[in-house]
Amino acid sequence: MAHDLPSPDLPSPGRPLKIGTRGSPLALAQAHETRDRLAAAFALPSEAFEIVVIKVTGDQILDRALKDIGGKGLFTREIEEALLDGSIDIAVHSMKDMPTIQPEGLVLDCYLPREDVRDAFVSPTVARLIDLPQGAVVGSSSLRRRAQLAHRRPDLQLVEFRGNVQTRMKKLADGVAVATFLAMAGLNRLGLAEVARSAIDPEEMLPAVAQGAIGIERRAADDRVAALLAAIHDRDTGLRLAAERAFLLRLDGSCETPIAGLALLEGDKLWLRGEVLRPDGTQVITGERRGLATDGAAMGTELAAELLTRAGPGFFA
Ligand SMILES: NCc1[nH]cc(CCC(=O)O)c1CC(=O)O
Repeated sequence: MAHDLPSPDLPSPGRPLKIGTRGSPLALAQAHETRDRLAAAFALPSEAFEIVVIKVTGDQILDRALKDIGGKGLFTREIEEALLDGSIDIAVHSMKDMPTIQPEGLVLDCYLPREDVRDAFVSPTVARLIDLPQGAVVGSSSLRRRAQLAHRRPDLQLVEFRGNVQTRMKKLADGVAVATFLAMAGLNRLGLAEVARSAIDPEEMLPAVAQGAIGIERRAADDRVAALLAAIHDRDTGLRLAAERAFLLRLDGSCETPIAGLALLEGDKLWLRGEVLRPDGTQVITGERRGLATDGAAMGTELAAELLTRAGPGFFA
C-alpha cells in the first residue's frame, strides 16, 4: 500500500515535494487540490509541499487562436522539461489540454476525482442555449464548441473569445457577444459556479475528451513519487479517461480537428460516446460503444476507427 511508504521517503518541510503548475488561477486551484489530497493521505503539513509556478508559451500569447500558434503542447512543454530536469517532482494538468502521448521518461497515470464534465452556458441576459435568439452573437475560441454550435444553430454568429473568466465576463458586459461557454469544472474549481447561467446537457453539447479531469504527471523511474500518487489516484476517472484518450489518440486529435468524447461508468460497464465534426459544422459523425469498464482503451480505439471509416478520407481536409 502506498500509505505504508517508509517515512524517510515522505516529503517534509525540509525536503518538500515540488509541484509544478501553470500560474493561472485555475491551474493554481488544481495544484492546491493535489497538495491537499496528498497532505491528507499521508497526514503531512502543507509545508511538506512547494508549489512551483512555471511560465508556459500558451499563456503568454493571448491574441491568436491556439491552433495558429502550435496547439496543446504549448501549455505543457516547459512543465515537462522541468519534470525531466528535476526542478519539479510532479506536474498537475487539466487533462483536456494534454497531448495524448507523453515524452520519453514521463508517465501520466494518476487522476483526481473528476469534476462536472459539462459545458457551462454563460450569458448576462439569456438563460439557456436553446433560448438564444435567432442570429445571436456568441463568443468562443474552442474549435469543438464552435463546430457544435454551427451544426445545431447555423443562424448564430460566432466570434473569437479567449482569456480568463473575468476578461470574458467583461466582454459580455460590453456587449461583444450575448453568450459564451466555459467548462463547469473550471468554474466550480474557482468557486465561480454562479457564473454559469446553466449547464449544458452532454446530449446537446458533448464535452471535450477528458473535460473536468486533473492528471498528475511524474518521471517514469521515480518509484517514490509513484507510491505517493497511487494513494490519491481515482480509479473510476482513470477508467473513463483510458477510453476517451484512446479514442482521441486514434483520431490523432489536435486543436485542428473538432472532437468530442465522453465515457460514463455504469457499475462495471463503460459507455463511450464520441463525435467528430467538420469545423464549419456542416457534418457531424457520432458513435458509441458499450463494454466492460476495463476494456475502455480498446473501445476508444475501435470507436475512433469506426468514425474515421464513416467520415472517409475527405472529411478532415
Ligand atoms: N482549454 C482551456 C481549459 N482547460 C481546462 C479547462 C476547464 C477545466 C477542465 O475542463 O478540466 C479550460 C477552460 C474551459 O474550457 O472553460
